[in-house]
Amino acid sequence: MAEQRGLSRRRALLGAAGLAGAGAATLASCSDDGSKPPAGAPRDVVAFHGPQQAGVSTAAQDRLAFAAFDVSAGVTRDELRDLLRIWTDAASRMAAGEPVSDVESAPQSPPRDTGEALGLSAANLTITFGVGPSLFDDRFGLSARRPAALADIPAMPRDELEPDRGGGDLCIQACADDPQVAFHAVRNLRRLAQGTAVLRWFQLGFGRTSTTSSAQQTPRNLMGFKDGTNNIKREDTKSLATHVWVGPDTDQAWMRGGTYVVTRRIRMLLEAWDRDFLADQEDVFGRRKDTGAPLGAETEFDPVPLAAKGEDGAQVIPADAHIRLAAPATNGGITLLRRGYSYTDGVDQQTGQLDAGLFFIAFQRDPRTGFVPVQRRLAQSDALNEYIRHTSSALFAVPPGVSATGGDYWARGLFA
Ligand SMILES: C=CC1=C(C)c2cc3[nH]c(cc4nc(cc5[nH]c(cc1n2)c(C)c5CCC(=O)O)C(CCC(=O)O)=C4C)c(C)c3C=C
Ligand SMILES: [Fe+2]
Repeated sequence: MAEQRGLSRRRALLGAAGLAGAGAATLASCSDDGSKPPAGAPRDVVAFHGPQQAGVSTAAQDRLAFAAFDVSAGVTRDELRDLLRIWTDAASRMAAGEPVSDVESAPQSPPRDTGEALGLSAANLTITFGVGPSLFDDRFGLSARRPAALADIPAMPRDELEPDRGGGDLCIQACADDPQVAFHAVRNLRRLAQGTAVLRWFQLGFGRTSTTSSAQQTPRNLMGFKDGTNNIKREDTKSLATHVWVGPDTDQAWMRGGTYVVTRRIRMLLEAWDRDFLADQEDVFGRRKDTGAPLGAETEFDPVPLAAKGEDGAQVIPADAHIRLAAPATNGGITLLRRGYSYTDGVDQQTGQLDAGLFFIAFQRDPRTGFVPVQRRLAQSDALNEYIRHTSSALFAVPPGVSATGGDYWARGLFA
């Protein structure tokens, strides 16, 4: 079928009624952490609308589908804005557990929703949207709107980045407790973008590697260690305000209340790791493998005894241990909200080894004073470096949340 470009085609995919905005009333009564909806609210639904986008400080779900898009050549600023309106409407519907359109499909045209999530619950789906530095070139007249914080992540020592897996004009992070629900969200947004934006890269993740709520148990990463212990929790609104949400001091008002996300695909050299002795593995992280307790402490959430020394006078937490080099206490207070996922993309055909690791995701109010200095330090001397390779990098500005009223849409302020 010849591809028709532009809004009229996407309106046809959605159906006119599908543009009306979904489930706002239902969602308005719903808790935004996906764990304790008020009585009578639909189960497994995380509120889409609100001052901040869901999928940042809301409870981390089990599955990830993360996609980056490039806007197609010749697309105008108005067409880009139309896409964001349509995406926002479709995302709000899917987050409510509804199909992308409530218009019945006609037998002689493609179904309006691809269908694989029909009958499934919303599975706490969150869909989070961001814009990359490349969107602010000369194509859309947005260059004066680029926040200083949206500066490309500089090259780091040891980087082995694959350009096709990084960067992008736009991003969609879909997280859910059902992989099919997360996949369905990205697939349908990609479909609605036909003629306006193309997929640049796509990463699936399984198994969260963080906790973002104190109600959650700490999960384990593919190296077998508890991951996410010392993360910002959503209950700690003071830390979120200080370290994650963009404040009034921003140079771009449209980003106030938003945040910035850095993604890194970090491959783990699991065959080498699995041959390493337990004591060495624990020295690499500075924590016990079984309990997650810091070395020199008793239980997982004990304070990390960075100053402790053994009888031999050596530091109990080694100088090159990951948690020493990443800790806010040794980085001038820099604190990230980590929300990453384990991934596997099968076998590396060149080596026959597993292509698996951590799809690292971190939110912060300014990457120049967040991820960048911490990663620079880790890249220089982290003991973990022997067992990992950074293979992709991307940065996106995540605008504030969308209001349920007034025809609001993702990044509306960017076009004001
Ligand atoms: C630039 C930031 C970070 C990268 C990149 C990173 C990669 C990475 N981390 C683990 C596993 C663990 N990380 C842990 C703690 C931890 N990591 C970072 C930052 C980066 N990690 C921070 C800020 C912290 C918290 C430090 C602290 O305050 O104590 C832990 C310990 C448990 C925890 O607190 O979460 C583990 C385990 C891997 C496997 C990895 C790359 C593949
Ligand atoms: Fe880490």
